[in-house]
Amino acid sequence: MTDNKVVPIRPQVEEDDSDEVAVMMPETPTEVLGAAAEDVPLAVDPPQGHLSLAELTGLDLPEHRLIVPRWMKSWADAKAVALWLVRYVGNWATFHLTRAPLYAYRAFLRTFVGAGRTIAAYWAWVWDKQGRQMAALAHQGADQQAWKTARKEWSETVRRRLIGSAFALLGGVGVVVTAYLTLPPWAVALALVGVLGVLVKLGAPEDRPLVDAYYTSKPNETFRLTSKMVIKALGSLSIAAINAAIKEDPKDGVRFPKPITTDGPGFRAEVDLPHGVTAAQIMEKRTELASGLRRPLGTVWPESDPAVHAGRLVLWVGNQELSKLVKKAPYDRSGWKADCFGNIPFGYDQRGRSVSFEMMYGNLLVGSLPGAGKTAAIRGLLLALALDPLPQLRVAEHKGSGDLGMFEQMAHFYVSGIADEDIEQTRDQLRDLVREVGRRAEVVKKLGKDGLAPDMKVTRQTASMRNLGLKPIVMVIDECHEVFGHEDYGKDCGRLAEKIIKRGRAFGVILILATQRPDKDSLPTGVSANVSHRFCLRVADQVTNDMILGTSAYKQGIQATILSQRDKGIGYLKGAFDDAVVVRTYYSGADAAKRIAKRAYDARVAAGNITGQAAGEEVERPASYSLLEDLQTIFVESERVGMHSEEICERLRQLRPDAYADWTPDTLAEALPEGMSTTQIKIGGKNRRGLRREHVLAGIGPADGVPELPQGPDLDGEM
Ligand SMILES: Nc1ncnc2c1ncn2[C@@H]1O[C@H](COP(=O)(O)OP(=O)(O)OP(=O)(O)O)[C@@H](O)[C@H]1O
Repeated sequence: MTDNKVVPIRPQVEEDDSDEVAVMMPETPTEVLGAAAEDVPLAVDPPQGHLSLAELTGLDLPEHRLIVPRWMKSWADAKAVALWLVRYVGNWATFHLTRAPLYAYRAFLRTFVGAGRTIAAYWAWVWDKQGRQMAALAHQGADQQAWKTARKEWSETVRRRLIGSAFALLGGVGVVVTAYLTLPPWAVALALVGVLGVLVKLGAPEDRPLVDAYYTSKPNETFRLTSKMVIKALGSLSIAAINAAIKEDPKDGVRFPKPITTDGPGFRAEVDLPHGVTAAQIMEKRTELASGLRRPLGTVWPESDPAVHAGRLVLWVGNQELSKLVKKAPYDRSGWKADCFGNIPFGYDQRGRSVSFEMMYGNLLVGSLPGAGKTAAIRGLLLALALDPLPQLRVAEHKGSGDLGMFEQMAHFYVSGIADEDIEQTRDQLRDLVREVGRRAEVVKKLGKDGLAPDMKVTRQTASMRNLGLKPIVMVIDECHEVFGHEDYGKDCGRLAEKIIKRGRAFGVILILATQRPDKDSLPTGVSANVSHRFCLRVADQVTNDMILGTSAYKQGIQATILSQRDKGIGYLKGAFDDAVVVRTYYSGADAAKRIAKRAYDARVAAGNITGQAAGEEVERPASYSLLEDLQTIFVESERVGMHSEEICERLRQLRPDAYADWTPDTLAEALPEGMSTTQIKIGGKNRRGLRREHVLAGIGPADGVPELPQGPDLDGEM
């Protein structure tokens, strides 16, 4: 406890019923102690292993051990231990078996060395090396008498030993021959192995054992986060207010409102920064913080807790980097089923906790530098969603790599490529979706009146009623900058996508967009500003970071710029939860993805939910007509000054029955060209939304410079 920081605190045990994001403090005597006495000083630093009596009392007492090991109390733990043992022994045996020939070769050589060393030692004994040396010394001292005595003794000894050796040799040979003739072969073999074993042992170099050392892995990390480390690291960030506070009060300049605890595979420290310093300031300096802590960058994750105050820092420091933590996607398990209206698994956080979120009432924008893991991220989401047979999938992959090719078999629409006609197809789909959103708005309005659409939203219940045509539609556009930045279709696509993003989600129509070029020209601000969910993998600069994660994200410390090339699939997810979270996406390699997609396809076939292109139907290509021209036609032909939207739809239907078959006033409002919008018009005493002739002929909206006609008498008249 030498470096433990002690502050008066009242620890709170966090309550969180979600096991996905809950951060529970371990139940240690520290908590019990803290809960009992409000202002009792409490150790902030985590105990090393179990909290010992010595730590509690401050006395130098021996550590206690658990009476019953933890694995003996839990079946799951016992199973885990048994499994580990089996794996360990299996690995150990395989390791040594593969090296057995090498061991045999080493033993063979060592037998000779051992035999040589034995003979040499024996020979030295027979020739009484010591006696000879004494005789030599006496000779050097010119003491004739002593020399004579020593020499005599030496020759006597050698003579005795030679005779003894001769007898021993004879006796030895006799014993060996008798044993060979009388003992069973196994005993002879055993004796031989024993002798060889002794020779191998005697022939071994001191620093090289016969068998190689076996390690299961890198030795366990001995890292332990302490308050001293945290204070030192914070003090190295060149933040004047922190340095001043630490200087003034080295112990309490930085306060720890809760003890540092182990939290998953790492440590969690909560810190109250000095007044005026925000957690965001620390998050901005994550790299320096990691250096101050002497930890790899990928293990250091500072977060804020704005619910408490802006100066509350939650610092989590892991045992290993997130880029080394690999977890299998839950949907890669046969039998796993999705509910597209529920939480969709996306990945896992630094602590290895799974991160899933509700996709259905939101739109997602994914952005990063090339190769950081965008396609993999959306592929994972789409795989999970596809395992629910209900949603219709539309896939526009404008990289042209076929990375999302496994969805072609079940997608209502699928295109892969960057040719103009590929982009045009995507534009047509967006048009179709805008029209579909308008139609659904009417259906949901009616359902709302019947009490079937609470919150005026499509629900699983209404989406499952086939006659309503409200099945969720998920459209993915990978490399969407190819679409929005297209010379001919870009502007139109941006406008259409914005409409879908703004209105579609409540009606079960959502977009998932991925781009490696999130600049103004390639990603219209109307799109980037209105998406609800954002996932930003590694990016190069602050501007790109904020284009994807939203204005000021960088300033708030949500900085995907700090991610390195090794951090594949790791990014900040914003919008799914109150705070942005770090996520590493689930990654299924090409084969696994194909396997999962096949399962999704089979489920869809069984549910009779293969439609559109996948069912061999022709892609619906809207006829090449212009709504504006059609509107101008009906106004010119009818010579009306103004018309309500209902009448306009009716006249449009008469003009082009196929194209406008199910158009409603909402569809019309959605589909109007940019700059045009419906306005209140009084006709026949009824005040409703509609269009005025002069606006239509000019192709502009009411606010675009054409003076409003006086409201006065209604417009129910021809010109
Ligand atoms: N979650 C992940 N875990 C492990 N590796 C991943 C993960 N996500 C992506 N990768 C690796 O990164 C590589 C690139 O991923 P991906 O193709 O998704 O990147 P991208 O951002 O879409 O690239 P581009 O911009 O060129 O289209 C993948 O081939 C894979 O090896």
